[in-house]
Amino acid sequence: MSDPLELLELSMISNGNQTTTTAVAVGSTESFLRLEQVSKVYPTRNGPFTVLTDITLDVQAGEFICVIGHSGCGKTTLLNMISGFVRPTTGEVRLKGQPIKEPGPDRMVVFQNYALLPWLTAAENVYLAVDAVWPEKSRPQKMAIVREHLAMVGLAEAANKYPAQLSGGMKQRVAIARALAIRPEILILDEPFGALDAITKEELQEELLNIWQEHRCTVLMITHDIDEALFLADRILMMTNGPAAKIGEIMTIPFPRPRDRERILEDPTYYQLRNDALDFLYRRYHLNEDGE
Ligand SMILES: Nc1ncnc2c1ncn2[C@@H]1O[C@H](COP(=O)(O)OP(=O)(O)OP(=O)(O)O)[C@@H](O)[C@H]1O
Repeated sequence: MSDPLELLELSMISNGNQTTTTAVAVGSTESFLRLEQVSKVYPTRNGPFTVLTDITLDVQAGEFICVIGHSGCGKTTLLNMISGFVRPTTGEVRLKGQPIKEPGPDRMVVFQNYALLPWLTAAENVYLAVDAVWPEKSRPQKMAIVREHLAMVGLAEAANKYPAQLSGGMKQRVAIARALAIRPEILILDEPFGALDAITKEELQEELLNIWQEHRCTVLMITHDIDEALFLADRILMMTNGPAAKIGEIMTIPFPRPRDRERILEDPTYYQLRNDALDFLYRRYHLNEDGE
């Protein structure tokens, strides 16, 4: 068998004053991210509880994937196995051919509740992450990265504000800036806009798409909002109900990029896809009032 290192090629991606070195599999058929026959079983007082079963998925570098499914079906568990917070019970999750065994700075997570440190300003929250990943950089270099990423999410003016002085949308922008500042290869978003009002949510969706378009990291995002998934995603994973949930269907979203919300809303395909997703969730995998 050939040495896996022989299959790796180093590619230098230069972006302003930052250069990232990425190992790319050459001549390998393995996709960027692969989940192979993954299951997750939690031990509980009532015996083993199978959350997910038989999950096989290939994700290409730079793809934008949304995950939808009823509450409790295992969406967070699925993404936690990619972030490395949770290990699969069986099967394997591989990033560029290497098994994911723990969290790492190549995979950043943004949560619904922002998870900012309240005693630090917006800039300090971002700085903390930058400092953890690049301790060898000088303070001015790290501050430049912080400023660049706060500006990217439109928060240059709010750098010295504390989380309590920021709106929900602004806090989520800081959390996104913090995640992107360390240049992850995969951005994992767990219902990031779920707590925001409709207008802020649409603004942030558009900002996220612009940033993704520019940086082309791979995005995996959980959402309960079908319209959000249709606007953002290349593919939508539709999960069946738990226990033992699976990927029921994968919907490919054909709208060209950059996406224009108004044009999408005029496209009859949008309503067809929307109806298909609603049919999947509310007819084929309907949850009754007991959540079963
Ligand atoms: N550590 C654990 N031990 C036992 N059961 C767990 C554990 N973590 C999650 N679960 C269970 O696994 C199931 C899936 O949880 P998960 O949070 O992944 O679902 P979800 O689809 O993200 O839900 P929601 O949409 O409500 O956030 C739930 O029934 C949950 O109670």
